[in-house]
Amino acid sequence: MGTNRPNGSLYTNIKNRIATVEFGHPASNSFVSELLERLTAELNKLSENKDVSLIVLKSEGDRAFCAGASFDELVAISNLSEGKAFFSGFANVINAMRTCAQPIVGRIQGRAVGGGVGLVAACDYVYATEDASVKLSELTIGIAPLVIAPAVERKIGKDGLGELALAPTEWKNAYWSKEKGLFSKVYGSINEMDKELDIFTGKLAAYNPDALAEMKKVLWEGTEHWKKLLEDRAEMSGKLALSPNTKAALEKFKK
Ligand SMILES: CC(C)(COP(=O)([O-])OP(=O)([O-])OC[C@H]1O[C@@H](n2cnc3c(N)ncnc32)[C@H](O)[C@@H]1OP(=O)([O-])[O-])[C@@H](O)C(=O)NCCC(=O)NCCSC(=O)C[C@@](C)(O)CC(=O)[O-]
Repeated sequence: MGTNRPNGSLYTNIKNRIATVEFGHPASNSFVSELLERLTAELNKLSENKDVSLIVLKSEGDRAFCAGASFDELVAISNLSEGKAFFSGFANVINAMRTCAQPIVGRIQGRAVGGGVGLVAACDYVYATEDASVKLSELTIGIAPLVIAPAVERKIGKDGLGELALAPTEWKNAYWSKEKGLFSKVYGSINEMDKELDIFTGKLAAYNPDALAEMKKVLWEGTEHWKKLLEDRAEMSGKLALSPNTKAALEKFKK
């Protein structure tokens, strides 16, 4: 059973030097601002924890991994500063994943959309199931995947980013993501994935933590300018979210 809390849930369990961070939201694990803030704070805290070698990022349930930005919050944006603040939540999470001292392994049990694809792309290694299709739906709601674009592009290149972003109604299956480099491994079921993930993370967490931390830095070399870049993108997305197109597209989600 997933959480029914409107602001979502976030739990961390630390065992054998592996921190497993699980987020959840009743609306298909979408992100409201508060949950984005909590995830950012948690990753920043874990980054300082010398007893943690590795982070596993997962979400609740056996359906969608993440539905991206909360439509309820998107539709409520009424000015530029609210828009920038909301999308900065995604910028901050991606920057926290990028700068976090430990490698992050993603556990993707189902579909990921919009900002959810950004989170997957910001993981350092990704375990997924065959149900983990991805889609960048942003154009259909009058915005664009601007904040998450650098993370997605870093994994699958500009062409892959274009293939996703310019076909916003098209799901790409898990094998497409594997071929492009978004996923590292794909399994037929959640059980199978979890079994292999346990073995993989157990081995990884036993290696020299300093070596893992140095490798993490190397993997993200060249992204030092992302703090400002993603903040600028958050402002651009915030501006787009004010457009009549977005308001009209999201009207049906108004509660
Ligand atoms: C995720 C699946 C595949 C699950 O598909 P499913 O498992 O079949 O579930 P569902 O579609 O029945 O959804 C379950 C419930 O979650 C709700 N729901 C679903 N998504 C959201 C959402 N985002 N915000 C708020 N509510 C959402 C949905 O409306 C429904 O509510 P109910 O009818 O039960 O009351 C499907 O629900 C889906 O495709 N959702 C649309 C997700 C989407 O388009 N997200 C894009 C968000 S925009 C974004 O992230 C912008 C960003 C950050 O990238 C911008 C940038 O980078 O600059």
